[in-house]
Amino acid sequence: MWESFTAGAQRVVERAGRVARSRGSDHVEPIDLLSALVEETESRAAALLLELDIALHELGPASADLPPVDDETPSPPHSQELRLVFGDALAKARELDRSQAVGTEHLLVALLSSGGPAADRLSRAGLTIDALIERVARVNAVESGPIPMAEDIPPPELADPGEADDLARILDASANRAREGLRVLEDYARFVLDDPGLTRRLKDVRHRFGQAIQAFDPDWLVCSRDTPGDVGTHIMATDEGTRANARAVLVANLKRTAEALRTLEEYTKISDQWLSGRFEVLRYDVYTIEKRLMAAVAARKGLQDARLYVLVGGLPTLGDLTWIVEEAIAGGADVIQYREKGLPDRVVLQRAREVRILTARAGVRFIMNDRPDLARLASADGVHLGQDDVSVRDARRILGPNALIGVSTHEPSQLEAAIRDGANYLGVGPVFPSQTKDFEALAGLAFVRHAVEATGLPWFAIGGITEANLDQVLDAGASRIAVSSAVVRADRPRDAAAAFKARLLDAD
Ligand SMILES: Cc1ncc(COP(=O)(O)OP(=O)(O)O)c(N)n1
Ligand SMILES: Cc1nc(C(=O)O)sc1CCOP(=O)(O)O
Ligand SMILES: [Mg+2]
Repeated sequence: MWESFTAGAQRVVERAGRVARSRGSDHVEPIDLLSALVEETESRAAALLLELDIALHELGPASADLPPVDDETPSPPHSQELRLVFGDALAKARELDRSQAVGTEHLLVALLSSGGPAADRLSRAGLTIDALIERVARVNAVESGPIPMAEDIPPPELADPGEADDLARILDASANRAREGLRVLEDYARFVLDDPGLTRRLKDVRHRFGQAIQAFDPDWLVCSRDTPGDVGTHIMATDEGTRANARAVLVANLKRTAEALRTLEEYTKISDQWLSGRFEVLRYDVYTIEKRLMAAVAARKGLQDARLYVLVGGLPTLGDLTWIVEEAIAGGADVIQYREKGLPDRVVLQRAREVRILTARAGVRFIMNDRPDLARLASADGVHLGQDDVSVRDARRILGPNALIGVSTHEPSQLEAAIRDGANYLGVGPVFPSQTKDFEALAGLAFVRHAVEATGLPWFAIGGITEANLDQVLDAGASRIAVSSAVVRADRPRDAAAAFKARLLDAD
Protein backbone atom coordinates (compact mmCIF):
# COMPACT_ATOMS: atom_id res chain seq x y z
CA MET A 1 0.00 0.00 0.00
CA TRP A 2 2.82 2.45 0.87
CA GLU A 3 3.92 2.85 -2.72
CA SER A 4 0.65 4.69 -3.41
CA PHE A 5 1.47 7.16 -0.61
CA THR A 6 3.38 10.32 -1.59
CA ALA A 7 6.81 10.79 -0.06
CA GLY A 8 5.31 13.45 2.23
CA ALA A 9 2.53 11.09 3.40
CA GLN A 10 5.03 8.32 4.06
CA ARG A 11 7.12 10.69 6.14
CA VAL A 12 4.09 11.64 8.20
CA VAL A 13 3.17 7.98 8.81
CA GLU A 14 6.72 7.23 9.89
CA ARG A 15 6.63 10.25 12.20
CA ALA A 16 3.32 9.09 13.69
CA GLY A 17 5.09 5.87 14.71
CA ARG A 18 7.70 7.86 16.56
CA VAL A 19 5.02 10.04 18.21
CA ALA A 20 3.32 6.85 19.48
CA ARG A 21 6.63 5.53 20.83
CA SER A 22 7.41 8.81 22.56
CA ARG A 23 4.18 8.56 24.54
CA GLY A 24 4.76 4.83 25.29
CA SER A 25 1.69 3.60 23.40
CA ASP A 26 1.25 -0.04 22.26
CA HIS A 27 -0.25 1.07 18.99
CA VAL A 28 0.00 3.97 16.60
CA GLU A 29 -3.37 5.68 16.79
CA PRO A 30 -5.14 8.25 14.57
CA ILE A 31 -4.31 10.87 17.19
CA ASP A 32 -0.60 10.19 16.61
CA LEU A 33 -1.14 10.65 12.89
CA LEU A 34 -2.80 14.00 13.57
CA SER A 35 0.15 15.17 15.70
CA ALA A 36 2.56 14.09 12.98
CA LEU A 37 0.53 15.87 10.28
CA VAL A 38 0.45 19.09 12.24
CA GLU A 39 4.15 18.95 13.01
CA GLU A 40 5.10 18.33 9.38
CA THR A 41 4.65 22.03 8.75
CA GLU A 42 5.79 21.82 5.12
CA SER A 43 3.07 19.29 4.28
CA ARG A 44 0.14 19.96 2.02
CA ALA A 45 -2.22 19.15 4.92
CA ALA A 46 -0.60 21.76 7.17
CA ALA A 47 -0.80 24.30 4.33
CA LEU A 48 -4.52 23.56 3.87
CA LEU A 49 -5.20 23.93 7.58
CA LEU A 50 -3.48 27.28 7.60
CA GLU A 51 -5.41 28.38 4.49
CA LEU A 52 -8.63 27.44 6.28
CA ASP A 53 -7.55 29.51 9.27
CA ILE A 54 -7.25 26.52 11.59
CA ALA A 55 -4.68 27.27 14.27
CA LEU A 56 -2.29 24.32 14.28
CA HIS A 57 -1.55 24.70 17.99
CA GLU A 58 -5.23 24.07 18.77
CA LEU A 59 -4.94 20.58 17.34
CA GLY A 60 -3.06 19.25 20.31
CA PRO A 61 0.21 19.66 22.17
CA ALA A 62 3.40 19.22 20.21
CA SER A 63 4.74 15.75 20.84
CA ALA A 64 7.47 15.49 23.41
CA ASP A 65 11.03 14.54 22.41
CA LEU A 66 10.70 12.17 19.47
CA PRO A 67 13.12 9.29 19.08
CA PRO A 68 15.62 10.11 16.31
CA VAL A 69 14.77 9.06 12.73
CA ASP A 70 17.69 6.64 12.58
CA ASP A 71 16.72 4.92 15.85
CA GLU A 72 16.33 1.27 14.85
CA THR A 73 13.69 0.39 17.51
CA PRO A 74 10.56 -0.61 15.57
CA SER A 75 7.43 1.52 15.92
CA PRO A 76 4.39 -0.14 17.51
CA PRO A 77 1.83 -1.62 15.10
CA HIS A 78 -0.90 0.50 13.58
CA SER A 79 -4.19 0.26 15.47
CA GLN A 80 -7.33 -1.02 13.76
CA GLU A 81 -8.70 2.57 13.75
CA LEU A 82 -5.59 3.89 12.05
CA ARG A 83 -5.72 1.19 9.40
CA LEU A 84 -9.29 2.23 8.68
CA VAL A 85 -8.08 5.82 8.30
CA PHE A 86 -5.46 4.69 5.75
CA GLY A 87 -8.07 2.73 3.77
CA ASP A 88 -10.38 5.71 3.81
CA ALA A 89 -7.54 8.01 2.71
CA LEU A 90 -6.87 5.75 -0.27
CA ALA A 91 -10.54 5.88 -1.23
CA LYS A 92 -10.56 9.67 -0.84
CA ALA A 93 -7.48 9.99 -3.04
CA ARG A 94 -9.23 8.00 -5.79
CA GLU A 95 -12.33 10.09 -5.44
CA LEU A 96 -10.72 13.51 -5.21
CA ASP A 97 -7.52 13.31 -7.14
CA ARG A 98 -7.00 11.52 -10.41
CA SER A 99 -3.34 10.89 -9.58
CA GLN A 100 -4.65 8.52 -6.89
CA ALA A 101 -1.56 8.95 -4.76
CA VAL A 102 -2.39 9.33 -1.09
CA GLY A 103 -1.11 12.68 0.06
CA THR A 104 -1.17 14.27 3.48
CA GLU A 105 -4.37 16.12 2.52
CA HIS A 106 -6.15 12.78 1.99
CA LEU A 107 -4.95 11.57 5.39
CA LEU A 108 -6.41 14.74 6.86
CA VAL A 109 -9.78 14.20 5.17
CA ALA A 110 -9.85 10.60 6.41
CA LEU A 111 -8.95 11.64 9.96
CA LEU A 112 -11.72 14.20 10.00
CA SER A 113 -14.19 11.56 8.82
CA SER A 114 -12.96 8.92 11.28
CA GLY A 115 -15.25 9.88 14.16
CA GLY A 116 -12.62 9.31 16.88
CA PRO A 117 -10.69 11.68 19.18
CA ALA A 118 -8.61 12.99 16.28
CA ALA A 119 -11.79 13.95 14.39
CA ASP A 120 -13.10 15.62 17.55
CA ARG A 121 -10.03 17.75 17.84
CA LEU A 122 -10.22 18.83 14.22
CA SER A 123 -13.91 19.67 14.52
CA ARG A 124 -13.36 21.61 17.75
CA ALA A 125 -10.69 23.66 15.98
CA GLY A 126 -13.34 24.66 13.42
CA LEU A 127 -12.60 22.32 10.51
CA THR A 128 -15.61 21.03 8.58
CA ILE A 129 -15.57 18.19 6.10
CA ASP A 130 -17.27 20.26 3.39
CA ALA A 131 -14.81 23.11 3.62
CA LEU A 132 -11.86 20.72 3.57
CA ILE A 133 -13.08 18.65 0.63
CA GLU A 134 -14.00 21.73 -1.34
CA ARG A 135 -10.51 23.13 -0.73
CA VAL A 136 -8.71 19.91 -1.69
CA ALA A 137 -10.80 19.55 -4.85
CA ARG A 138 -10.10 23.19 -5.82
CA VAL A 139 -6.35 22.83 -5.39
CA ASN A 140 -6.36 19.62 -7.41
CA ALA A 141 -8.38 21.23 -10.19
CA VAL A 142 -5.96 24.15 -10.44
CA GLU A 143 -2.97 21.84 -10.43
CA SER A 144 -4.33 19.24 -12.79
CA GLY A 145 -5.48 21.20 -15.83
CA PRO A 146 -7.42 19.32 -18.49
CA ILE A 147 -7.69 15.61 -17.87
CA PRO A 148 -5.73 13.74 -20.54
CA MET A 149 -7.21 10.76 -22.35
CA ALA A 150 -5.94 7.49 -20.96
CA GLU A 151 -4.26 6.60 -24.25
CA ASP A 152 -2.28 9.87 -24.15
CA ILE A 153 -0.56 8.94 -20.92
CA PRO A 154 2.59 7.01 -21.74
CA PRO A 155 2.90 3.82 -19.76
CA PRO A 156 5.92 4.31 -17.50
CA GLU A 157 8.48 1.73 -18.30
CA LEU A 158 9.44 1.31 -14.69
CA ALA A 159 8.16 -1.57 -12.67
CA ASP A 160 6.76 0.49 -9.87
CA PRO A 161 4.18 3.17 -10.74
CA GLY A 162 4.94 5.11 -7.57
CA GLU A 163 8.58 5.29 -8.54
CA ALA A 164 7.72 6.48 -12.04
CA ASP A 165 5.76 9.39 -10.62
CA ASP A 166 8.51 10.34 -8.20
CA LEU A 167 11.01 10.22 -11.01
CA ALA A 168 8.86 12.39 -13.23
CA ARG A 169 8.58 14.98 -10.46
CA ILE A 170 12.34 15.08 -10.03
CA LEU A 171 12.99 15.35 -13.76
CA ASP A 172 10.29 17.98 -14.22
CA ALA A 173 11.57 20.16 -11.37
CA SER A 174 15.19 19.84 -12.45
CA ALA A 175 14.45 20.52 -16.11
CA ASN A 176 12.60 23.70 -15.13
CA ARG A 177 15.38 24.76 -12.81
CA ALA A 178 18.09 24.23 -15.42
CA ARG A 179 16.13 25.98 -18.17
CA GLU A 180 15.38 28.99 -15.96
CA GLY A 181 18.96 29.10 -14.68
CA LEU A 182 20.38 29.07 -18.19
CA ARG A 183 18.13 31.96 -19.17
CA VAL A 184 19.30 34.00 -16.17
CA LEU A 185 22.94 33.37 -17.17
CA GLU A 186 22.28 34.29 -20.77
CA ASP A 187 20.61 37.55 -19.76
CA TYR A 188 23.63 38.42 -17.62
CA ALA A 189 26.06 37.78 -20.49
CA ARG A 190 23.87 39.73 -22.86
CA PHE A 191 22.71 42.71 -20.85
CA VAL A 192 25.29 43.12 -18.08
CA LEU A 193 28.47 42.00 -19.81
CA ASP A 194 27.44 42.89 -23.38
CA ASP A 195 29.46 39.87 -24.40
CA PRO A 196 28.38 38.48 -27.78
CA GLY A 197 30.64 35.39 -27.55
CA LEU A 198 29.38 34.32 -24.13
CA THR A 199 25.79 35.09 -25.05
CA ARG A 200 26.13 32.87 -28.11
CA ARG A 201 27.69 30.07 -26.04
CA LEU A 202 24.89 30.21 -23.50
CA LYS A 203 22.22 30.31 -26.16
CA ASP A 204 23.81 27.24 -27.72
CA VAL A 205 23.80 25.40 -24.36
CA ARG A 206 20.17 26.37 -23.82
CA HIS A 207 19.30 25.12 -27.30
CA ARG A 208 21.08 21.78 -26.78
CA PHE A 209 19.43 21.47 -23.37
CA GLY A 210 16.03 22.00 -25.01
CA GLN A 211 16.82 19.22 -27.48
CA ALA A 212 17.93 16.86 -24.71
CA ILE A 213 14.77 17.27 -22.66
CA GLN A 214 12.63 16.51 -25.68
CA ALA A 215 13.41 12.92 -24.75
CA PHE A 216 10.98 13.30 -21.83
CA ASP A 217 7.32 12.95 -22.55
CA PRO A 218 5.91 16.37 -21.57
CA ASP A 219 2.55 14.90 -20.50
CA TRP A 220 4.26 12.47 -18.19
CA LEU A 221 6.17 15.30 -16.51
CA VAL A 222 3.26 17.69 -16.26
CA CYS A 223 0.84 15.03 -15.00
CA SER A 224 3.17 14.20 -12.15
CA ARG A 225 3.57 17.86 -11.15
CA ASP A 226 2.30 18.43 -7.63
CA THR A 227 3.32 21.89 -6.55
CA PRO A 228 1.16 22.14 -3.40
CA GLY A 229 2.27 18.66 -2.34
CA ASP A 230 5.91 19.48 -2.91
CA VAL A 231 7.44 19.73 0.53
CA GLY A 232 10.29 21.81 -0.91
CA THR A 233 8.08 24.59 -2.28
CA HIS A 234 8.05 26.56 0.94
CA ILE A 235 11.52 25.67 2.11
CA MET A 236 14.03 28.39 1.35
CA ALA A 237 17.67 28.71 2.28
CA THR A 238 18.12 31.79 4.46
CA ASP A 239 19.83 33.76 1.68
CA GLU A 240 17.56 32.58 -1.15
CA GLY A 241 15.03 35.40 -0.96
CA THR A 242 17.51 38.23 -1.36
CA ARG A 243 20.43 38.90 -3.68
CA ALA A 244 22.92 41.68 -2.99
CA ASN A 245 23.46 42.51 -6.67
CA ALA A 246 23.40 41.16 -10.21
CA ARG A 247 26.67 39.33 -9.62
CA ALA A 248 25.11 37.44 -6.71
CA VAL A 249 22.22 36.47 -8.99
CA LEU A 250 24.75 35.21 -11.52
CA VAL A 251 26.66 33.15 -8.97
CA ALA A 252 23.50 31.63 -7.48
CA ASN A 253 22.21 30.68 -10.91
CA LEU A 254 25.49 29.13 -12.02
CA LYS A 255 25.26 26.87 -9.00
CA ARG A 256 21.56 26.18 -9.46
CA THR A 257 21.99 25.32 -13.15
CA ALA A 258 24.90 22.96 -12.57
CA GLU A 259 23.05 21.26 -9.71
CA ALA A 260 19.90 20.79 -11.78
CA LEU A 261 21.93 19.33 -14.65
CA ARG A 262 23.61 16.99 -12.20
CA THR A 263 20.23 15.82 -10.91
CA LEU A 264 19.04 15.18 -14.47
CA GLU A 265 22.26 13.33 -15.23
CA GLU A 266 21.94 11.08 -12.18
CA TYR A 267 18.25 10.21 -12.47
CA THR A 268 18.28 9.58 -16.22
CA LYS A 269 21.02 7.00 -15.61
CA ILE A 270 18.17 4.73 -14.45
CA SER A 271 16.50 4.59 -17.83
CA ASP A 272 18.67 6.19 -20.51
CA GLN A 273 22.43 6.34 -20.15
CA TRP A 274 22.91 8.12 -23.43
CA LEU A 275 20.60 10.93 -22.33
CA SER A 276 22.40 11.06 -19.00
CA GLY A 277 25.64 11.57 -20.94
CA ARG A 278 24.09 14.54 -22.76
CA PHE A 279 23.31 16.19 -19.42
CA GLU A 280 26.83 15.50 -18.24
CA VAL A 281 28.31 17.25 -21.29
CA LEU A 282 26.00 20.21 -20.71
CA ARG A 283 27.08 20.38 -17.06
CA TYR A 284 30.72 20.55 -18.10
CA ASP A 285 29.84 23.24 -20.62
CA VAL A 286 28.32 25.25 -17.79
CA TYR A 287 31.52 24.86 -15.74
CA THR A 288 33.59 26.12 -18.67
CA ILE A 289 31.25 29.04 -19.21
CA GLU A 290 31.38 29.77 -15.48
CA LYS A 291 35.13 30.28 -15.74
CA ARG A 292 34.67 32.71 -18.61
CA LEU A 293 31.79 34.51 -16.95
CA MET A 294 33.73 35.02 -13.75
CA ALA A 295 36.76 36.33 -15.68
CA ALA A 296 34.48 38.77 -17.46
CA VAL A 297 32.90 39.83 -14.18
CA ALA A 298 36.31 40.51 -12.62
CA ALA A 299 37.42 42.45 -15.68
CA ARG A 300 34.24 44.46 -15.64
CA LYS A 301 34.84 45.37 -12.04
CA GLY A 302 38.44 46.35 -12.65
CA LEU A 303 38.59 47.65 -16.19
CA GLN A 304 35.13 48.51 -17.42
CA ASP A 305 35.80 52.25 -17.43
CA ALA A 306 39.50 52.04 -18.28
CA ARG A 307 40.43 53.67 -21.58
CA LEU A 308 44.11 54.59 -21.38
CA TYR A 309 46.70 52.00 -20.37
CA VAL A 310 50.33 53.18 -20.14
CA LEU A 311 53.35 50.87 -20.10
CA VAL A 312 56.31 52.30 -18.20
CA GLY A 313 59.82 50.94 -17.67
CA GLY A 314 63.34 50.92 -19.09
CA LEU A 315 64.13 54.14 -17.24
CA PRO A 316 67.59 54.78 -15.77
CA THR A 317 66.61 55.60 -12.19
CA LEU A 318 63.80 55.04 -9.71
CA GLY A 319 63.26 58.81 -9.72
CA ASP A 320 62.73 58.83 -13.52
CA LEU A 321 60.25 56.00 -13.15
CA THR A 322 58.19 57.59 -10.38
CA TRP A 323 58.13 60.91 -12.24
CA ILE A 324 56.78 59.30 -15.42
CA VAL A 325 54.20 57.32 -13.45
CA GLU A 326 52.98 60.46 -11.71
CA GLU A 327 52.81 62.36 -15.02
CA ALA A 328 50.90 59.57 -16.76
CA ILE A 329 48.43 59.39 -13.87
CA ALA A 330 48.02 63.17 -13.84
CA GLY A 331 47.27 63.02 -17.58
CA GLY A 332 44.50 60.47 -17.00
CA ALA A 333 46.05 57.01 -17.31
CA ASP A 334 43.60 54.44 -15.96
CA VAL A 335 46.10 51.57 -15.84
CA ILE A 336 49.85 51.58 -15.35
CA GLN A 337 51.90 48.57 -16.38
CA TYR A 338 55.42 48.25 -15.07
CA ARG A 339 57.38 46.60 -17.89
CA GLU A 340 61.01 46.09 -17.04
CA LYS A 341 63.50 43.96 -18.96
CA GLY A 342 67.02 43.19 -17.81
CA LEU A 343 67.22 44.62 -14.28
CA PRO A 344 67.86 42.29 -11.31
CA ASP A 345 64.65 40.92 -9.75
CA ARG A 346 65.40 42.64 -6.47
CA VAL A 347 65.56 46.04 -8.15
CA VAL A 348 62.48 45.33 -10.23
CA LEU A 349 60.54 44.42 -7.09
CA GLN A 350 61.69 47.52 -5.26
CA ARG A 351 60.60 49.74 -8.18
CA ALA A 352 57.33 47.85 -8.56
CA ARG A 353 56.51 48.56 -4.94
CA GLU A 354 57.02 52.27 -5.56
CA VAL A 355 54.70 52.12 -8.56
CA ARG A 356 52.15 50.34 -6.39
CA ILE A 357 52.21 53.13 -3.83
CA LEU A 358 51.71 55.84 -6.47
CA THR A 359 48.94 54.01 -8.31
CA ALA A 360 47.12 53.02 -5.11
CA ARG A 361 47.16 56.62 -3.96
CA ALA A 362 45.58 57.70 -7.25
CA GLY A 363 43.09 54.83 -7.48
CA VAL A 364 44.72 53.64 -10.72
CA ARG A 365 45.14 49.95 -11.63
CA PHE A 366 48.64 48.56 -11.44
CA ILE A 367 49.67 45.65 -13.63
CA MET A 368 53.06 43.95 -13.46
CA ASN A 369 54.47 42.72 -16.75
CA ASP A 370 55.57 39.08 -17.23
CA ARG A 371 55.95 38.02 -13.57
CA PRO A 372 53.05 36.85 -11.42
CA ASP A 373 55.45 36.20 -8.52
CA LEU A 374 56.65 39.80 -8.49
CA ALA A 375 53.09 41.00 -9.05
CA ARG A 376 52.08 39.24 -5.88
CA LEU A 377 55.05 40.50 -3.88
CA ALA A 378 54.34 44.05 -5.02
CA SER A 379 50.59 43.73 -4.35
CA ALA A 380 49.80 44.58 -7.96
CA ASP A 381 46.23 44.31 -9.23
CA GLY A 382 47.36 41.76 -11.76
CA VAL A 383 49.87 40.64 -14.33
CA HIS A 384 50.28 40.87 -18.08
CA LEU A 385 51.35 37.69 -19.88
CA GLY A 386 52.70 37.22 -23.38
CA GLN A 387 52.51 34.10 -25.50
CA ASP A 388 55.83 32.87 -24.06
CA ASP A 389 55.17 33.81 -20.45
CA VAL A 390 53.62 31.45 -17.86
CA SER A 391 50.05 30.35 -18.50
CA VAL A 392 46.97 32.11 -17.17
CA ARG A 393 46.29 29.02 -15.09
CA ASP A 394 49.70 29.12 -13.40
CA ALA A 395 49.51 32.87 -12.88
CA ARG A 396 46.10 32.40 -11.26
CA ARG A 397 47.66 29.84 -8.89
CA ILE A 398 49.99 32.54 -7.67
CA LEU A 399 47.63 35.49 -7.77
CA GLY A 400 44.24 34.00 -6.98
CA PRO A 401 40.82 34.40 -8.53
CA ASN A 402 40.48 38.15 -8.12
CA ALA A 403 43.64 39.22 -9.92
CA LEU A 404 43.40 40.86 -13.33
CA ILE A 405 45.27 38.73 -15.80
CA GLY A 406 45.90 40.12 -19.27
CA VAL A 407 47.22 38.24 -22.29
CA SER A 408 48.92 39.58 -25.43
CA THR A 409 47.29 38.34 -28.61
CA HIS A 410 48.47 38.80 -32.17
CA GLU A 411 45.99 36.71 -34.15
CA PRO A 412 42.44 35.37 -33.80
CA SER A 413 43.40 31.90 -32.54
CA GLN A 414 45.45 33.43 -29.70
CA LEU A 415 42.56 35.68 -28.79
CA GLU A 416 40.17 32.74 -28.60
CA ALA A 417 42.65 30.69 -26.56
CA ALA A 418 43.22 33.55 -24.09
CA ILE A 419 39.46 33.89 -23.55
CA ARG A 420 39.17 30.14 -23.06
CA ASP A 421 42.03 30.18 -20.56
CA GLY A 422 40.25 32.73 -18.40
CA ALA A 423 42.10 35.97 -19.23
CA ASN A 424 40.41 39.05 -17.81
CA TYR A 425 41.57 41.38 -20.56
CA LEU A 426 43.55 41.25 -23.77
CA GLY A 427 46.29 43.15 -25.58
CA VAL A 428 45.45 43.31 -29.30
CA GLY A 429 48.42 44.14 -31.52
CA PRO A 430 50.86 45.12 -32.72
CA VAL A 431 48.74 47.54 -34.69
CA PHE A 432 51.67 49.63 -36.04
CA PRO A 433 55.49 49.37 -35.92
CA SER A 434 56.67 50.14 -32.41
CA GLN A 435 59.62 52.08 -31.01
CA THR A 436 59.48 49.97 -27.85
CA LYS A 437 59.70 46.50 -29.29
CA ASP A 438 60.56 44.93 -32.66
CA PHE A 439 58.06 42.64 -34.33
CA GLU A 440 58.47 40.39 -37.32
CA ALA A 441 54.87 40.88 -38.36
CA LEU A 442 52.10 43.33 -37.63
CA ALA A 443 48.61 42.24 -36.65
CA GLY A 444 47.37 45.58 -37.98
CA LEU A 445 43.97 47.20 -38.00
CA ALA A 446 42.35 44.04 -39.39
CA PHE A 447 43.00 42.30 -36.07
CA VAL A 448 41.51 45.26 -34.20
CA ARG A 449 38.37 44.91 -36.33
CA HIS A 450 38.32 41.19 -35.53
CA ALA A 451 38.53 41.82 -31.76
CA VAL A 452 35.48 44.10 -31.89
CA GLU A 453 33.36 41.17 -33.01
CA ALA A 454 35.12 38.44 -31.06
CA THR A 455 34.81 39.41 -27.41
CA GLY A 456 33.07 41.43 -24.77
CA LEU A 457 36.13 41.28 -22.51
CA PRO A 458 38.00 44.56 -22.19
CA TRP A 459 40.81 44.69 -24.77
CA PHE A 460 43.47 47.29 -25.49
CA ALA A 461 44.79 48.00 -28.98
CA ILE A 462 48.59 48.26 -28.68
CA GLY A 463 51.72 48.80 -30.73
CA GLY A 464 52.98 52.05 -32.21
CA ILE A 465 49.86 54.02 -31.39
CA THR A 466 50.40 57.78 -31.53
CA GLU A 467 48.20 60.82 -31.57
CA ALA A 468 48.67 60.86 -35.33
CA ASN A 469 47.31 57.37 -35.98
CA LEU A 470 44.81 57.18 -33.12
CA ASP A 471 41.82 57.94 -35.35
CA GLN A 472 42.50 54.85 -37.46
CA VAL A 473 42.49 52.72 -34.32
CA LEU A 474 39.27 54.26 -33.07
CA ASP A 475 37.67 53.96 -36.51
CA ALA A 476 38.54 50.26 -36.51
CA GLY A 477 36.38 49.92 -33.40
CA ALA A 478 38.82 50.12 -30.46
CA SER A 479 37.67 52.00 -27.39
CA ARG A 480 40.75 51.28 -25.25
CA ILE A 481 44.44 51.69 -26.09
CA ALA A 482 47.78 50.78 -24.49
CA VAL A 483 50.75 53.00 -25.27
CA SER A 484 54.31 53.27 -24.11
CA SER A 485 56.69 55.45 -26.11
CA ALA A 486 54.04 58.00 -27.06
CA VAL A 487 53.81 58.91 -23.35
CA VAL A 488 57.11 57.77 -21.82
CA ARG A 489 59.25 59.45 -24.50
CA ALA A 490 57.06 62.52 -24.93
CA ASP A 491 58.51 65.90 -23.99
CA ARG A 492 55.50 66.41 -21.75
CA PRO A 493 54.21 62.96 -20.73
CA ARG A 494 51.31 64.43 -18.79
CA ASP A 495 50.04 66.39 -21.81
CA ALA A 496 50.51 63.40 -24.09
CA ALA A 497 48.48 61.18 -21.78
CA ALA A 498 45.82 63.87 -21.38
CA ALA A 499 45.48 64.27 -25.16
CA PHE A 500 44.98 60.52 -25.64
CA LYS A 501 42.50 60.36 -22.79
CA ALA A 502 40.42 63.27 -24.05
CA ARG A 503 40.09 61.72 -27.51
CA LEU A 504 39.25 58.29 -26.09
CA LEU A 505 36.51 59.78 -23.94
CA ASP A 506 35.25 61.81 -26.91
CA ALA A 507 34.99 58.67 -28.99
CA ASP A 508 32.95 56.83 -26.33
C1 LIG B 1 48.76 45.58 -22.64
C2 LIG B 1 49.90 44.80 -23.17
N1 LIG B 1 49.74 44.15 -24.32
C3 LIG B 1 50.75 43.43 -24.81
C4 LIG B 1 51.95 43.34 -24.14
C5 LIG B 1 53.07 42.49 -24.67
O1 LIG B 1 53.34 41.41 -23.81
P1 LIG B 1 54.41 40.29 -24.28
O2 LIG B 1 53.98 39.77 -25.60
O3 LIG B 1 54.62 39.37 -23.18
O4 LIG B 1 55.71 41.13 -24.52
P2 LIG B 1 56.55 41.91 -23.44
O5 LIG B 1 55.86 43.17 -23.11
O6 LIG B 1 56.71 41.05 -22.26
O7 LIG B 1 57.83 42.16 -24.14
C6 LIG B 1 52.07 44.03 -22.95
N2 LIG B 1 53.19 44.00 -22.23
N3 LIG B 1 51.04 44.73 -22.48
C1 LIG C 1 55.32 45.60 -25.58
C2 LIG C 1 54.39 45.55 -26.72
N1 LIG C 1 53.64 44.47 -27.02
C3 LIG C 1 52.90 44.66 -28.10
C4 LIG C 1 52.02 43.64 -28.66
O1 LIG C 1 51.41 43.89 -29.69
O2 LIG C 1 51.92 42.60 -28.04
S1 LIG C 1 53.08 46.17 -28.77
C5 LIG C 1 54.19 46.58 -27.58
C6 LIG C 1 54.87 47.90 -27.54
C7 LIG C 1 53.99 49.01 -27.04
O3 LIG C 1 54.70 50.15 -26.94
P1 LIG C 1 54.54 51.36 -27.96
O4 LIG C 1 53.28 52.03 -27.62
O5 LIG C 1 55.72 52.22 -27.68
O6 LIG C 1 54.56 50.81 -29.35
MG1 LIG D 1 55.80 39.29 -21.57
